[in-house]
Amino acid sequence: MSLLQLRDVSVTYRVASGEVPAVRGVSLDLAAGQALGVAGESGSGKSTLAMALLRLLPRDARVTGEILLDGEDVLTMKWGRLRAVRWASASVVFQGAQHALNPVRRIEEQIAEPLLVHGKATAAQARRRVAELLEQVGLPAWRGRNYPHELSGGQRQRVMIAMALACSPRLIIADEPTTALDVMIQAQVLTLIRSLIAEHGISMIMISHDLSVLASMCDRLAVMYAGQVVEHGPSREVFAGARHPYSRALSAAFPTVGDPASRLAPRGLAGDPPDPMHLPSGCSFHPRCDVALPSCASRPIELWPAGEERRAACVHVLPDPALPEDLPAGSGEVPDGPEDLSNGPGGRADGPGDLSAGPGEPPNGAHAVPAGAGGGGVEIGTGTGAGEQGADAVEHDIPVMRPAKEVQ
Ligand SMILES: Nc1ncnc2c1ncn2[C@@H]1O[C@H](COP(=O)(O)OP(=O)(O)OP(=O)(O)O)[C@@H](O)[C@H]1O
Repeated sequence: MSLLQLRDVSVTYRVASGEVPAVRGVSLDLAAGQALGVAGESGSGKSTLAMALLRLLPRDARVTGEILLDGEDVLTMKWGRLRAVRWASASVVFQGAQHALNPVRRIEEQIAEPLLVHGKATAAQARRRVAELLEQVGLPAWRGRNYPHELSGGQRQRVMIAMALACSPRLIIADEPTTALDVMIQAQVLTLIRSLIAEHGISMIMISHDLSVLASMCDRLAVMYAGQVVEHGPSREVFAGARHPYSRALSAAFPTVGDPASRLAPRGLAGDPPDPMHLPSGCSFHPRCDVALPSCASRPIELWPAGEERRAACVHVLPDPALPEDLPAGSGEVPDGPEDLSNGPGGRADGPGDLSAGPGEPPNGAHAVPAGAGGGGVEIGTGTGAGEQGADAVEHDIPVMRPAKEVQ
């Protein structure tokens, strides 16, 4: 069984002017020991999704769907159970450690706290474990006596990683763990994370806007656009042979690790991501898409098989993407066909056979329901019942998992 299963997860923020659908109908699986990278531009919903996994979102966020951690739904867990799961089963490395660490407490106290609160160690055992953890992340034990401001950004991020490892969790959620660091230090911290999760057999979800970093760190990639996953599959295939035009643009925007030539011609993506409160009709990406068909403006599309272990939400993965309205009058020709998407190694090569594994009937015209609509999930963050999400983040009887964004 998968360690983590997301089923139709949606997150909506309530704001004065209405509702912000930040995450829409995300379904993903993570196997034990596997690393999943979640990529997307700023505002695509990556951090919201990551924080939803442990109910770390503010009170104005409503989460629906299912988040099954070892088969148990995080969204319906009672507070006591959720408290046990945080740090011990799954922990978070936030971006910008200087904001996530408590500035007035010594490093050693902060690393020891989850161990003590979860009853995993006595005070003496915790001291030894802290020294061991500091060593594992490449810091001398005496650094434990320091306060956060006495460490560099890279050292603070190492401390965050030590904290995340303290209770030997099965899952680490790393939200842009190196964004605030300079390039050299980024590489060191990424190498450290990679070796630690491999050594301890820990699963990871890593969030980043940088597809090339994720491709080098993770087994699988999920690409998000406007709150939805638009493509997922094995890292190398998604990075080097994206099937969705947005994933393709995102991978082209970053140089390939180990390929100096790609640094010379990074390509950006024209236009801005949509405002989640005013999403375009049809495929959310169609206004920026250079291979959009006329019907894309009115045809929402869900993820379809786009290879053996890959799915993409684009009409061009369908065997016959065009609707009658896409055909020039009087011709049977399909304009802007699949060839337009095939300039990568994974181009549009798979035929209709790939669709046989797909859900329901394929296609053309399968006016897929926008994922995330409805979803019969559990409302979180209303201040009642088990899911008091906003309150979760401010309870102080355990070390607070503090998203940097909340305190900036
Ligand atoms: N507390 C909030 N209240 C209202 N809207 C929010 C809140 N937090 C995030 N949003 C909105 O939700 C959407 C997704 O934001 P999110 O931070 O999850 O994206 P992201 O992909 O992680 O971006 P970044 O890489 O910049 O962190 C954005 O439109 C954002 O403005």
